[in-house]
Order: sequence, then structure tokens, then C-alpha cells
Amino acid sequence: MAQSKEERILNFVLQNAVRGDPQSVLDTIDKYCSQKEWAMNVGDEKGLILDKILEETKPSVLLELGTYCGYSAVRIARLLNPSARFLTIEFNPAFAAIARQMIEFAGVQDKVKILEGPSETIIPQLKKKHEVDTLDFVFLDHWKDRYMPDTILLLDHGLLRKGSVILADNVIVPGAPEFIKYIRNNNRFECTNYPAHVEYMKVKDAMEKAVFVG
Ligand SMILES: Cn1cnc(CNC(=O)c2cc(-c3ccc(F)cc3)cc(O)c2O)c1
Ligand SMILES: [Mg+2]
Repeated sequence: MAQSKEERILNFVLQNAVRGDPQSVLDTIDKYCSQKEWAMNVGDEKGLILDKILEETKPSVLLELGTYCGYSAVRIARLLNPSARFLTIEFNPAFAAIARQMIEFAGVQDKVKILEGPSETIIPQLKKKHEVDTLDFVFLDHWKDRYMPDTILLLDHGLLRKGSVILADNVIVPGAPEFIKYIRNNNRFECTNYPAHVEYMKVKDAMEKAVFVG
């Protein structure tokens, strides 16, 4: 069977990064994806914005939608204290399998739990099946047309509290216009835009932070 791009990225990490060193895993993925094959990791420029917002928020309970190869899961987990709980949802089983190996190689497997399946199915289960009360931080990086419906699901299931931070990738490219319209016109959220570029490219992109005011 021919290797997938995601398998090639994982193998490059296994052969070139330092086991147990999350930063070396991130640097190695960024090197491969900027020099050899583009892939939809959040990347280092937007990754630094993610880092800064995490350091400001100091979240204890986190959710990511769209694990992909695990780049942002490693990026987020490397900044969390040992008692933090971080769940990441991936719809595609092949991606989830790659991400699991990436997360283990980076040595952050004790902080991250990958949930495989559709976000619209798993979000309603978070309280009872995954012992979540409310979320301190949510990173949206999955299907762009799911950003708005999944945000509404989080609200409907009482998963946000005063001060919960939602950070969305790609609000310019590929874009999430319905989400942006919804969140900027909803007075229960305070929004901030962070201009950047599409990972590994010169094309303009941005991230949007939305703080729930309760
Ligand atoms: C297949 N699939 C499973 N999950 C997803 C959700 N993610 C994206 O679609 C996504 C896409 C792009 C992107 C694609 C083409 C292009 F020309 C420029 C940018 C960048 C990102 O950061 C993304 O997160 C897609
Ligand atoms: Mg993205």
C-alpha cells in the first residue's frame, strides 16, 4: 500500500525528532511541511499565537476539534500543567492513528486523550461519558462549516462558563464566514482577530478568539 502524506510526516518525525521532546517534534513537522510536502498543521506562526493565548488563559480543561496529525495537540499539551485534561476529537480514523503515534513519540500522551468520531456526536457526550464539567479552552481546527454548529452545541450542552476561550484557526483561508458572522454578532462573546498567514505559505489567514462572557 502506498504511504499517505500523513504517514510520511510521522515517519520523518520518528527518524529525525528527539523522542520525548515535544518542541523537536513540532520543529521537525514544520521543517518537513515547509520544505517537502505542505500539510494543514497550524504551523509555527499561528502556533506562536496559540502559545501566547494558552499562556494567558492557563486552562485546566481543554477541547480541540480536528486533531489531524497531532501537531497542535503536541503544541498545546507541551504547555499544560500535569493535572490539566485535554481532549481532542478527530473524525478520520487514519488521522487519529497517526496523531496517537505522534503524541506518544512527543511524550505528552498522559495529557491528551484522542476521541475518534464526529464532533456532533461526541460533544453531547462530554459531560456524562468524559466527566467534563465546563471547558476553559476550545481550539477549532476541523471542518470550517462545523465551527458554528459545534459552538452552538457547546453552548446548548452547558460546556462553556464565564471566561471560556474559543480560538478558531483559518477564519480567512479556507474561511469560516458563518462562524465569524455568528460569533461577532453574539453579545455573549467578546471577539479578537489575530492576523497571520496560512501555514507554510505567504497567503493571508487569521485566527479569531472569542471569550464567552456568560
Ligand atoms: C480533510 N480535512 C480534515 N480536517 C480538515 C479541516 N482543516 C482544514 O480544512 C484546513 C485547510 C487548510 C487549507 C487548505 C487548502 C489551502 F489552499 C489552504 C489552507 C488549512 C488549515 O489550517 C486547515 O485546518 C480538513
Ligand atoms: Mg487549520
